[in-house]
This record gives sequence, structure tokens and C-alpha cells, in this order.
Amino acid sequence: MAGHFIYFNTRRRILIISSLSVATELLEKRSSKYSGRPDAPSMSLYAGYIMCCSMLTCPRYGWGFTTGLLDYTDRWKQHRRFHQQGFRPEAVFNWRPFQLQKAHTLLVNLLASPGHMVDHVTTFTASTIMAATYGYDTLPHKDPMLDIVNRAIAIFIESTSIANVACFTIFPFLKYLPTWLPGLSFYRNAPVSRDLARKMLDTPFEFTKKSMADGSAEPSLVYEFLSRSREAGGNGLLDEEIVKEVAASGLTAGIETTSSVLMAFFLAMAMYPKVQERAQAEIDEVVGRRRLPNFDDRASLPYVEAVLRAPHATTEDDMYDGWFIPDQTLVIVNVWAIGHDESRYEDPNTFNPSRFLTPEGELNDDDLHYIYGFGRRICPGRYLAEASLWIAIASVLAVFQIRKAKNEHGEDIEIVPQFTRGQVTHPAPFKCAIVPRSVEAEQLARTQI
Ligand code: HEM
Repeated sequence: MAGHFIYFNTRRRILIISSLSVATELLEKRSSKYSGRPDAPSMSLYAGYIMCCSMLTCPRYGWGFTTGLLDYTDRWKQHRRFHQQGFRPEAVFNWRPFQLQKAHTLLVNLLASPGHMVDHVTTFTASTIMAATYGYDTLPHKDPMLDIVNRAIAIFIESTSIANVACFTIFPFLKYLPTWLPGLSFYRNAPVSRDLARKMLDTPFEFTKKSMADGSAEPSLVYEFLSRSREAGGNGLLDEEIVKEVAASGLTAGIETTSSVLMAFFLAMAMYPKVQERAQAEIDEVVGRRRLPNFDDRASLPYVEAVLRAPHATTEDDMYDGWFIPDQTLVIVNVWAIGHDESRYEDPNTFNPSRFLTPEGELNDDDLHYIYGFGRRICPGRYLAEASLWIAIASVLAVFQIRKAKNEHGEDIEIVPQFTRGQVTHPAPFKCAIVPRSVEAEQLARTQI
């Protein structure tokens, strides 16, 4: 162990980095060496984002195509080029009107059934990504396309939980046993998962192709790539398969992560009413109560912005600070530790947006970029995610009060924050009350769509 990193040299070489400067030095400045993915079952951890990646397990469940699981190969580079084009800041800018509209749908859904906050949040994040990717406008409830995507993600997450993958990693012979044996039921999910993954790759893609053929296609990532490929005389099937893979990778990487942050926002607001009041006071002062916030208000709402802020396998040997880091070391960035580093953050366990403000009330330069990863593997969907999160948070704060739920005696039900385990962590179910701030706020929300 050396200061901010721990190195295990067991059967699998593992390096855990808990310092921003070490992560930046290794994963950004020496990014060419640290952009691979491990060649054996392994886990890479991020706080709030735990991705369990297994080169053996994921293809079995039909998920070997996703960008995040591809090794540092030409195919991965092709994926990245597509992501870069589709989700670069200028391209994402064009999605703002749509994100605003979907944030308003979120408000109306919350008014109708606040108890289904988790479903509404997932519909919101999925609908923005589906629109940007396929030009597909999801229904507010029970959308058939979204149903395929959600089922594909759910069965994959359930089947490849860390416990299950660890089981296969430690006892690889299990995969030769009959799947009817007790305890191996999750393994029976593999063909179902493969089937759903295939549907997830094909169905929305075919939707875009069909709408291009009948002239009704909305602009989208898939639309743009297919048009360009046709203009350039692309070689059909191969190109189409890559576009399908890239598009579905964005869906699978973006929905759970973005939804998880929004759920954590509701949790924090219920637990920290003073923070909520201060953010709402800022919105009332800057935006007023006669309209809802829009993206033009973002720069004038530093406190709301502050509320929003709250594995790499090496492909070559490397030396760092006198330490030798061999090829094929699994590198894990412990984002939780970086976010709880007391030398950076005073009282790090408290939800305190003010830590991102200067004494003058301006935003400081800590933009938490590290939550999106480092170097060549950095999250390509971060601009889309940030914009979706901001507009959802600002809109919800303008319209709702989020409070602890009450029991039958009218007392607050205390919230003990807990997070699920799995490939993407999110707050464990908790009760909260989501009620309009006023009759006017409710009417304002209803008149937007
Ligand atoms: C709050 C939301 C999000 C968070 C916290 C998040 C975080 C991350 C992190 C930590 C990584 C791994 C980076 C690394 O290996 O160093 C990643 C990868 C990725 N993310 Fe995101 N992400 C979010 C939303 C999105 C969205 C909306 C999309 C697409 C629309 C997306 C697409 C991807 C893809 C394709 C990868 C794989 C990149 C690669 O391996 O080259 N993410 N994300």
C-alpha cells in the first residue's frame, strides 16, 4: 500500500486508487496504458456506479457488444468515434427543447402518482436517451419499446449480480453443470437475456430505419449515422451492426446511472429540507413563480447547480511513484473515497451543496468530473446526462416540496439512506412525500404539456 493506492498481488493483480491526483496521473496522463478491459471475470467499482464486467459472463447473457465491456480494440475505437459525434456538447445542445418537454412530463407524472417516483424518473431518463439515440418519442407510461429495454436491463442486472459473477469467477466449473440444479436458476436466464438483448439491439433501430423510409424520421444519432453511411456508400450489414451496438450501449449505460442520481436527489431533498428551501428561494428569486425554469436560467442558479454536483485494466506495464504496475492489472478507481477525502471536503458525509460555492456564492471549480471516469474511457454520455439531470432537478424544485413521509400518527418516517448493491447502485426504496408547493405551482406544471 502506498498513500492513496493499494496494490494486491494475488491470483488477480488489482490496483485500487483512492486519490484524484493518482487517478488523473495514471488514467488521464497515461491513458494509453490504462484503457483496456480485463480479460477475465472481474469487477470495476465506482461510487454510485458499480459495473460488474466479465468477459466470460456478459457475452453469455448477450451483452458482449456494449462499449463499456469492449477491450481497447479497433472496434472500441469505432464505438467511441460514434459516441463522440452523437453526444458531443454541440449535438447534445440540440436536445434541450426535448429534455425540457420530458422534464414537464415528469412533473405531470409526479402530480398524478407521486408514489411511483422511481418509475417516473426512469421513464424521464430513458425517454431523453431514446429520443437522442433513435428519434423515438416514448409514451408517458408503459411504452412497449422501453419495456423491452427495461426488461433486458433488469434480467441482465439480476443474473449478473456481483454475487453471481463472483460465484462463476471462483468456481468456473459451475458453467458445465446442469442449470436445473438448485442455486443455478439465474444461469437459466442466459437464453432469455440473450433474446432480449438482441431485441434491444434490433427493435428501436428498425423503428428509425422504418421512419427514415416513410419520411417521418426525427433527427437522432442512428438517423445521422445511417444517412452518413449511405452517402459514403457504407458496406451495409457491418455498419448497421456497429450502429446498433453503439446505440444500445448508450441506452444501457445511460438509463440506470442517470436515474440513480435523480433518485438520490429525491432522497437528499427529503433528508435536507434547508438545502431544498435555499434552492427553491434561489429559483423564486431568479425565475419567479409565473414560469418554470429553462436552460437559459442555468448560469444564474449557482446553488441549484451546487445541489446537482453532490476499472481500468492496464494494457502495458507501468511505473508510478517507484511502484511497478504489471500488464493486465485490474485498476479500480474508488470514486467514493475521492468524494469523501477529508483533505478536499470538510465533513464529507454531510450533504452540503455549499462546498461547491465560493464565499461570494459563485460556483467553485470542483465540477466533480471524476464521477464520469477518466482518460480514454471517460463517459461519452456525460453532457447529455448533465443536461437531463439539471432540467429535471430545477423543474422538480420549482414545483414540488419533497418531505419525509408521515406515519399514521402524523410523525415523520425517518429515512436511513441505503444503497442497493449491483452493477449500478441506486438508493434502496425509501418513503417520501412529493407534494406541490402551491396551487399555482401545480397549475403551472399542468399547463406545460
Ligand atoms: C449520471 C449519469 C452517468 C454517470 C454517473 C456515468 C458514469 C460513467 C462511468 C464512471 C463510466 C466508466 C468510465 C471509465 O471506464 O473510466 C461510464 C462509461 C460509459 N458511459 Fe456513462 N454515465 C452516465 C450517463 C451516461 C449516459 C446518459 C450515456 C449515453 C447516452 C452514457 C454512456 C456511457 C458509455 C457508452 C460508456 C462506456 C465508455 C467506454 O468504455 O469507452 N453514460 N459512464
